[in-house]
Amino acid sequence: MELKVENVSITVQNTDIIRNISLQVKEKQFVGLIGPNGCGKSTLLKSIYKVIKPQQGNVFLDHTDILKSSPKVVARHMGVVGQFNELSFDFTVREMVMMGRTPHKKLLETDNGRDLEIVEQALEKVHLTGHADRNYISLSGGEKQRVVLARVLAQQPEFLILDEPTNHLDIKYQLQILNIVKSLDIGILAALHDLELAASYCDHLYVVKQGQIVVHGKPADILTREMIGEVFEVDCEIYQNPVTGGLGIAYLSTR
Ligand SMILES: Nc1ncnc2c1ncn2[C@@H]1O[C@H](COP(=O)(O)OP(=O)(O)OP(=O)(O)O)[C@@H](O)[C@H]1O
Repeated sequence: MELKVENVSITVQNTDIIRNISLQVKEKQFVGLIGPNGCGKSTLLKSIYKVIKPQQGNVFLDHTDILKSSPKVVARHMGVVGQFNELSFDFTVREMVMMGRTPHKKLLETDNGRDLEIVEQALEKVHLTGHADRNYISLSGGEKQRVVLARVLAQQPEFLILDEPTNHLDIKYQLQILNIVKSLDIGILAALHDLELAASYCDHLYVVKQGQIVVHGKPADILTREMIGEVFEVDCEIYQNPVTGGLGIAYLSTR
């Protein structure tokens, strides 16, 4: 599925947070949204997954007008891994992951064998089978993040929104979560802080500063010393990693 965001503007409490942003995620593309703290990445993503209503603009997922569709219709196509995963009610890990099946069910329809199978597979994929009967709120931050990913996998989405999906995760699970979502081979729009990881996983990057896209393109074309200096206020050198051949960033000093 293809995502098109057209001229979206968001004002919160008389402050312009997002200013006329347009972007596109083509079929099966992994697109990253990068930018400093507070530049508006989460706010933009929230407008795409319907938590915030933009004052202006359109969001289309193929031909579905996201802003005019019900949350349930959107959830049949779009999965979301957000930044904060706190819950005030306690559920077991398995119950949490089963919630991913809800958009595909009719009112009061019970879970069937197929749903259980999908849930078990999702738990296995994130290495949490052994935690299935634990209470969600007893888990560590990283384990919670993986439960949320398993819930999204159980949802079987055709498009994914990720807001800092590797928050709380140690390096093994950072790589694992990115590998899992990449292997789904669906369109992904992800806010990421780690620029080297963004370079190695994303097909295309949009750079956000003060609510606007300042540049976009292939990671190797836009992750330059000049851009990082200007947008992130950090001096650095870009090099080719001699081991991986990928893009490396040596951070030197803050401005
Ligand atoms: N409900 C709100 N009321 C007032 N200001 C808000 C509200 N929500 C967001 N903001 C402000 O909007 C700006 C953008 O916030 P947002 O969370 O979108 O940034 P971000 O790029 O995701 O940041 P980070 O990298 O720190 O997660 C911030 O200055 C934030 O304080």
